[in-house]
Amino acid sequence: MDQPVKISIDNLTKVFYKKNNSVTAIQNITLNVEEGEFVCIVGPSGCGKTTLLRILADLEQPSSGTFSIESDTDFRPLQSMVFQEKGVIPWLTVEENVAFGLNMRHLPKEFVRKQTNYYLKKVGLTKFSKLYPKELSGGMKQRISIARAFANDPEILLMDEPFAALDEQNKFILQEELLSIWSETKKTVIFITHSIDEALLLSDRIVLMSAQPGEIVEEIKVPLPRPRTMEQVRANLEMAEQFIAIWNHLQQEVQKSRK
Ligand SMILES: Nc1ncnc2c1ncn2[C@@H]1O[C@H](COP(=O)(O)OP(=O)(O)OP(=O)(O)O)[C@@H](O)[C@H]1O
Repeated sequence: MDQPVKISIDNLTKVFYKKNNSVTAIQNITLNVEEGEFVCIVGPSGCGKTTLLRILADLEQPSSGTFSIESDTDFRPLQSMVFQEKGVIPWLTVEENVAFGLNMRHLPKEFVRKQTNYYLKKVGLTKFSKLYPKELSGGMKQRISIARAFANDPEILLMDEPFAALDEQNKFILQEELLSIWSETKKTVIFITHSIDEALLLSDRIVLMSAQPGEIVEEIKVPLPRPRTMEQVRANLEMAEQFIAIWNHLQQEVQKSRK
């Protein structure tokens, strides 16, 4: 791709201190993500993926190392995050949830309305806009989170297993919706997943992490041209080989972490 670097991560390490011991969640993570690139991070449970994302979201301080997110305007927020669950505010309607970040920035009402309606439509929630989250399915709630994240128009998007709690069918639909919005906006995305299929479908590049302490052990460029569908990912021989290589890596790391 050879786009300018958007996210620059330099030697990040995070150690959590508990009473009598400490856990090194991530160790010496160095990674550059290009403008408009979609990077998936895959690694065994507990290898520090969420910790890395929380540091990039400024929700956690690193023990050492630095990172930077390129921005040439003060207008946009640096990052928006989409979580696996509980990303919606229960006492706000669907449209108020989507507009939340924009309203927090006191943007003009007409702009907020247009931006909110645009992304509600993109995720198919227009006719549910006046409902409250408790009236919606899990897939619809994740659509709200995705619409809100894109409506915020941040410099980068950080997504922590946003589809992990969904059934297969909903997952496929939301993955394709996400790809469609992303290809329009060309946001820089870091996306955590346990699903190899999902990583192969979504990513320009897959970053594989080791078992704890999480280090980057390999980076895989996904060669399948876009637009992609899950059918293409499943039918492509090269993708099948990549799947097995990543699967083997994960198996080895899980074994290591159990020793
Ligand atoms: N606030 C915290 N205090 C203490 N330890 C923590 C804290 N947050 C994370 N850890 C520890 O850091 C390690 C990495 O956790 P993290 O949630 O980042 O991993 P993960 O790769 O996202 O896991 P999973 O794939 O299971 O979601 C774990 O051992 C976890 O117990």
